[in-house]
Amino acid sequence: MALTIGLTGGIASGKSTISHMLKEFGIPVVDADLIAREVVRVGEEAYKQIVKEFGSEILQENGEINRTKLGAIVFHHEEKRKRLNEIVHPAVRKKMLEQKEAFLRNGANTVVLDIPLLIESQLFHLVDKIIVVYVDEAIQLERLIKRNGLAKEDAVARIRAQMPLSDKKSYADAVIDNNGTIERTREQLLYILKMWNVL
Ligand SMILES: CC(C)(COP(=O)(O)OP(=O)(O)OC[C@H]1O[C@@H](n2cnc3c(N)ncnc32)[C@H](O)[C@@H]1O)[C@@H](O)C(=O)NCCC(=O)NCCS
Ligand SMILES: Nc1ncnc2c1ncn2[C@@H]1O[C@H](COP(=O)(O)OP(=O)(O)OP(=O)(O)O)[C@@H](O)[C@H]1O
Repeated sequence: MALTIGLTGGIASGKSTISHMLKEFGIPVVDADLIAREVVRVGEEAYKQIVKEFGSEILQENGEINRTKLGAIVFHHEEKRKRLNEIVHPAVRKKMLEQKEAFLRNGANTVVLDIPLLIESQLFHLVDKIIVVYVDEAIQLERLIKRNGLAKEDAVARIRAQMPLSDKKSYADAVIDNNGTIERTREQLLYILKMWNVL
């Protein structure tokens, strides 16, 4: 029986870092953030709905969505964020499942779905096991500010748009503590994969 692992956590908690390690181990990863970018390309159905909902002010000159502008709106207004989610998430889910099926058809025994909002969106039925990547909020904030060059208040707004990581832990089959070094994180990942007979 194939195993589907949900990889989740908070913004800048280290999911991409762990996805990268999983790929190095030869385990396929379906990336919800990447798909969420694909389904809002110019001309796609979700793109049209976003322009209708948020207006052409959120577009760049070349017609693409200005993600900084849209982010500034939705991470400060819950209702608008919900509306964006309603537009984008169904298309993301459909494509994620298509990619997962393609990996299984090609012989994969394990597929990882990297979904930041797995728990908020209650997508438990899509996965067999859940890994939560945990960091303390101070470190999360520091890494987010550094990586995205955000002002502190914008970084805090992004973190607040998600369920606190301390709450997410209780939904996990395994937790990776990513407060320490990358090497320490890799060791924890290996331990979990061996425990689940993936490696
Ligand atoms: C608001 C947008 C335009 C901001 O784009 P930007 O390039 O700045 O960020 P990016 O897409 O790389 O997301 C970075 C992280 O933000 C967090 N995040 C993104 N969208 C959301 C959301 N709707 N609610 C809470 N957190 C979110 C996730 O942790 C994600 O990993 C973009 O995130 C978006 O379209 N979001 C809606 C789709 C979505 O929910 N994506 C997340 C996974 S499906
Ligand atoms: N153990 C670590 N030590 C130091 N820096 C780290 C560690 N893990 C991740 N980082 C850095 O923290 C930032 C966030 O990590 P990463 O991009 O993996 O998080 P993410 O959960 O995928 O974020 P997002 O949800 O925003 O896509 C990156 O700049 C990454 O290089």
